Amino acid sequence: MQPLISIHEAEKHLLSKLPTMGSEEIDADQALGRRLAVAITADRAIPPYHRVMMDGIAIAYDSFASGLREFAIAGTQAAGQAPISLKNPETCLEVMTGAVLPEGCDCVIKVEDIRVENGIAHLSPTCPAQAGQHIHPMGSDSDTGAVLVPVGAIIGAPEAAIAASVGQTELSVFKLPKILLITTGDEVIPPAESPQPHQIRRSHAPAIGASITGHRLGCLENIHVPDTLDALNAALQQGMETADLILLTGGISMGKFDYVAPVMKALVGDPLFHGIAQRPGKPLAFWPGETPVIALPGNPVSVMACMARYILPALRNMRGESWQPSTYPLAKDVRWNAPFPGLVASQLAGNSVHAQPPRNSGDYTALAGASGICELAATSPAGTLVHYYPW
Ligand SMILES: Nc1nc2c(c(=O)[nH]1)N[C@H]1C(S)=C(S)[C@@H](COP(=O)(O)OP(=O)(O)OC[C@H]3O[C@@H](n4cnc5c(N)ncnc54)[C@H](O)[C@@H]3O)O[C@H]1N2
Ligand code: MOO
Repeated sequence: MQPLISIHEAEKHLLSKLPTMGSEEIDADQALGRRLAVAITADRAIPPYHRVMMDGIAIAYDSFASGLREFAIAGTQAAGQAPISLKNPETCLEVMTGAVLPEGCDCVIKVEDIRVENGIAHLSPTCPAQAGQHIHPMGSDSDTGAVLVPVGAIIGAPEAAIAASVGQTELSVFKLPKILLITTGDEVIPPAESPQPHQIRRSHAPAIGASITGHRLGCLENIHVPDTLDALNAALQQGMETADLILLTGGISMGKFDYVAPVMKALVGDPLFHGIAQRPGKPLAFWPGETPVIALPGNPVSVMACMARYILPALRNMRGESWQPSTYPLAKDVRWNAPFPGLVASQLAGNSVHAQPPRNSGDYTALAGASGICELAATSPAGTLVHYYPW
């Protein structure tokens, strides 16, 4: 390891050295969670016609104003039909929600406010009416060409609806980095296998996958390598040819079989940093370059803390987003006796942060229910404002 740097310095290095991704066109129905690279604009006025907002009748308001309360029904305007017109302003037309307002009409009366007898609509004595009533005027929401969803928006349900409404079946979004996750370790076996007493099941790939894929921040491939120089070297070389970013877990501390730092040194040289004054996650290392490589300490709590504090913000930065953590008060006192600042597993609930510190960085079962981490400098009383990083 190298002399420890601060959390802030490590973050600055990562954010400044990772590349920004370009953009690509994808099917709009694949764009959920992706960051928009070209704005979605209105292809015509919205609404594109005076839209009837209630089922009822459409009248000429002047007739109502001059005292008329009985209107012969001269026709029906259904949604999806080209507009018909009101020839005689002392009659009315039946209209349906979503229909074009018939020409010659400027007021809609709800069906609840009329009684129809023998083809005549009788308005109730208390029937409200005014010019423009229950009409959604053409162009009142947006002009043609107006930006409806700006560059940088994350596509969710409303944005998907807006894109469809203007005929954008394809959207331009920032590319997802291809991430190769290299997990390491002889003791960790696939989850579906039965471990020997000296083995455990691998859990990093599902955790990291859930975090990255859940936020639509990257396209993740995982390979697992045993603790040998050759296997690690081959995996890294392969990743350097195909990936935009390599993440590793484990093998980055001081053990005899911790090969990540020596193999990387032989391949590309010294890391920009190796060691952060923090707990957990102290041995995190970073090699910038054409294919940046980030080595996460193998302890499961360290992996998740480093994902929340560094990797997810860095991936957001790679899609051009200037993401900042939100600040919340601590729900309860948190004791923190470590010599370094803490990245403490926490649950965000009721607008405050409920810290749930694990017993040590191998205590992954203590993470259940946690939604991210908060950053603490020292023991802190309830109410202290802390930065919260979701995973
Ligand atoms: N002499 C020192 N020893 C250690 C130091 C130190 O400064 N001096 N740092 C400690 C800290 S802090 C950490 S964190 C760990 C990090 O070690 P590594 O990155 O080398 O990780 P490993 O030793 O490979 O694994 C640690 C732990 O995590 C388990 N593990 C690994 N991969 C997986 C996986 N895919 N799924 C589930 N669990 C996994 C592994 O079995 C180990 O128990 O080093 C300390 N040592
Ligand atoms: O820094 Mo390590 O991640 O404490 O266990």
